[in-house]
Amino acid sequence: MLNKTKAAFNTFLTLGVHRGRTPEVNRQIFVINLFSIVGLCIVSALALSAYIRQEFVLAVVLTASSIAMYISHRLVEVTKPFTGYRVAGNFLLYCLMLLMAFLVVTGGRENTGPLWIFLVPPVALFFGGLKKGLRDIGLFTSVIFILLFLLPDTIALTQYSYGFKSRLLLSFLTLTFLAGFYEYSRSESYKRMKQLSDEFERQARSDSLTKLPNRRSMREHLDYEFSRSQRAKQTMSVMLCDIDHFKSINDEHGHDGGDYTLIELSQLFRDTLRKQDIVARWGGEEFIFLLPETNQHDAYILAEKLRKRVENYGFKYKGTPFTLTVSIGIAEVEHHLSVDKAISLADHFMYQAKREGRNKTLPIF
Ligand SMILES: Nc1nc2c(ncn2[C@@H]2O[C@H](COP(=O)(O)OP(=O)(O)OP(=O)(O)O)[C@@H](O)[C@H]2O)c(=O)[nH]1
Repeated sequence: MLNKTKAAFNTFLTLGVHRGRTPEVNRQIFVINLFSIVGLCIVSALALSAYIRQEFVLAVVLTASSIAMYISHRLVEVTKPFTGYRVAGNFLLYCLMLLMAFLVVTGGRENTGPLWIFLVPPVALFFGGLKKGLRDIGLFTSVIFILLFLLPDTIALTQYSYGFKSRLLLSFLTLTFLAGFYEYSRSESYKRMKQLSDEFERQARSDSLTKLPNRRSMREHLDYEFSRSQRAKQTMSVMLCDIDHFKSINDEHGHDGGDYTLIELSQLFRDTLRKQDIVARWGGEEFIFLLPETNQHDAYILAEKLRKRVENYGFKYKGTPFTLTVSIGIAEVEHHLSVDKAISLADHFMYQAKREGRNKTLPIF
């Protein structure tokens, strides 16, 4: 029984929360649901007590509000999948504001109704963010000001002293300022954290020297493209490319000269490839190419184009020109051949190209 209640409560709170959404949006949806259920319980209890005291107008308004809170919870799910939470948040906020205005006009129970208006600033800022939240609070403050100070006595359903009204508004504005400042600091820290986490994520996936995707990132691309090509029954190819005699570049131009060569070569590869092709740094002076929708014949044409461009490229480090060549191995990822097997095959051909004199692409198609 307890477990069932817990599960139902959990389902209520997580309605509309999806993995595909950002944590910020999921948190907002969670709070909308939490606010709906807490509001629903409190307002229903107040409605019941108003019925018992035979204050029927208040009881009906509170019942309507609790129904509105339940509707807002359902809106998270039934309106557009990715914007429904905004509709639900707005609906909930405007219903809350209407209820607060009603409590201010009527005084609620023993003229304590206006005390509830302090709920508005945190809810408005949380649901709408800083800008929209402040706009909504501004609108609400104007309405409350009119109701408290400008409504003719003949229409007002209750009376408050001038001191109470002015202090109520002043404390409401103070709370708005503090809640606004809190929301501002919270969203700034969230933005900063998001920037840092995106930066860490980018760094974890790219090679710090060449800025090409690293081995880990390439593995993900390979797995994704392999399953995509399997589904679409398309071919894809992989190529491994190793710089010839790279050790001698390091020996002649120093380690920095070697690094310059790797950076320059990476740019040359990037400039030569089509948009959907991916090149990554696979190891020291070894690069891997992923060529979606490309058979081994087309891969060979591309490999030769790359090889010739490298051979004819004018490398120059600290004023000293030098030339460079690469050896390339190709393998088509056939349906019965796993990506790992294709990479081993490409590796095998690349070393064969080295043995056969370097500056070569194998196999020849
Ligand atoms: N500057 C620099 N050198 C690197 C980097 N990673 C690997 N190397 C160097 O690459 C060289 C690779 O040497 P070898 O494995 O003997 O291969 P090679 O000289 O290219 O000869 P072949 O592959 O047989 O043509 C070594 O000197 C490594 O120190 C790097 O990030 N920067």
